Amino acid sequence: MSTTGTQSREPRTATPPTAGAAARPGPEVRVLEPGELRTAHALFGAALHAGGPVDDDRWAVTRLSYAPGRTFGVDLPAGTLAGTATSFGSALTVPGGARVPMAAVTRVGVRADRTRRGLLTALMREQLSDAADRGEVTATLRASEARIYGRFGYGVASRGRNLRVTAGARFRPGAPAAGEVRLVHPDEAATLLPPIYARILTGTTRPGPIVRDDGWWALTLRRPAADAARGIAVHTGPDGDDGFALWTVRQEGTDFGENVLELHDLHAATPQATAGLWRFLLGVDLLRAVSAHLRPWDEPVDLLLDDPRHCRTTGVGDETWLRLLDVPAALAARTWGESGQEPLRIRVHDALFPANDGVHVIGDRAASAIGDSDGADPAPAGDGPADLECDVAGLAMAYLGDRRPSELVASGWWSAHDRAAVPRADRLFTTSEVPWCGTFF
Ligand SMILES: CC(=O)SCCNC(=O)CCNC(=O)[C@H](O)C(C)(C)COP(=O)(O)OP(=O)(O)OC[C@H]1O[C@@H](n2cnc3c(N)ncnc32)[C@H](O)[C@@H]1OP(=O)(O)O
Repeated sequence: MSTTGTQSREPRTATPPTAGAAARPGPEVRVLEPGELRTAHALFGAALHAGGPVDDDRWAVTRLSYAPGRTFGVDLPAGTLAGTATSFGSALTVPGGARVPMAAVTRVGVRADRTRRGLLTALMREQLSDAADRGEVTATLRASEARIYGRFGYGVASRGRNLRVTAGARFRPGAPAAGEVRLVHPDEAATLLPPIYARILTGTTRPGPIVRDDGWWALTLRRPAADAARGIAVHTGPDGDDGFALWTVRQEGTDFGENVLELHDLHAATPQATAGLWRFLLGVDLLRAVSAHLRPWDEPVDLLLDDPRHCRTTGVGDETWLRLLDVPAALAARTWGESGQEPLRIRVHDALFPANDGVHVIGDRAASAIGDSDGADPAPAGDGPADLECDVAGLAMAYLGDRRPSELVASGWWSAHDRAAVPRADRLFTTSEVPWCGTFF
């Protein structure tokens, strides 16, 4: 249990640009009308080299994933769209299992002939302010490049590993073997998978998973092109359907059997369902391997196998980029490890949201003198000395438990004014499960 405190609370609105920037006329950001979303989508597709305009069938589904009133645009003087960014409302699971409102940021793009003129900066500022005004405590995204979003206060808060597992690899005799797996058609999956995912989300204690909205599911299961070479399987355990996997197959050679099953989505409520789904996938005929992108560090695929070397980690990568919009609310929402005798005082810098800027206090029940033990009415911490100091992106890197404060101090992301506070911070921020989201958007 924890208590958190913070100094003065101010309205959670992004600060205006710096004096120098304010002197220049900044790009004007506006909310796009529904009739403009297709153009915005084509702009994003072109910026990402992922194709431009989509056909009518595809747009009929894709438009469902644009949440009303949440797509921003910047125009050229002639009125042509030059940049865009959107988001949908979701919720992020934080350590301890609570979920906080979250903006799921996606489809950010600026026309190639208008980059490096501050369009993204204007879009991000507007989008973050809008999300904060909606009461969203966090924003998260997946970054196309690692150098884009740190300047807006985003930090990497979960990572994953890429796997390549030899098809047909034998399972250890002791590996879980209960339950049944069945193939399902995409139409059936559209009804089956959302409630299974919701059930898994409700039961999870892992930090990082998010709520998937209807638009996300529509885009995943209903777009026409996605039907090609697609497989979907559901696992059933003693309490009913408790896991699913979704994949495509690509050819790696010219002969039968030279195929790789690319796993796109696998969520399971129990270790038995995880093992059952992997057992099924690795047993599919005419495959060389199963490959998977950004799976959780602690998914025990190698531990299930008779020969663990059949499971190779082929890469690691950043998954969740997290922006804490309301630091006091975020700190109050998660649980903490034991601090020992003393609470921890962290000075956080946030150039965009002044209400986050200041000293925040994190303690456990033993430190109740710092504030209300439910965290409902934390005592102000004042502007006194801090044990540790970081910017809001650095805080995000530790918030879900991905990085230990000691790693962040050692690498210069955080500063330690009191060395003894570093192991205390490690104990406080630690989580029992590795953070991982598992939803791409
Ligand atoms: C969540 C998602 O959707 S991820 C997908 C993001 N989109 C893409 O990758 C598509 C291709 N890229 C683009 O569309 C654009 O280049 C964007 C959106 C990444 C950047 O847009 P821009 O309008 O050029 O950004 P802007 O001019 O506001 O740049 C702000 C600062 O970030 C820097 N920056 C912007 N993009 C990059 C980059 N890709 N790499 C390094 N630095 C960058 C700029 O140099 C600038 O720095 P400065 O303030 O020190 O001068």
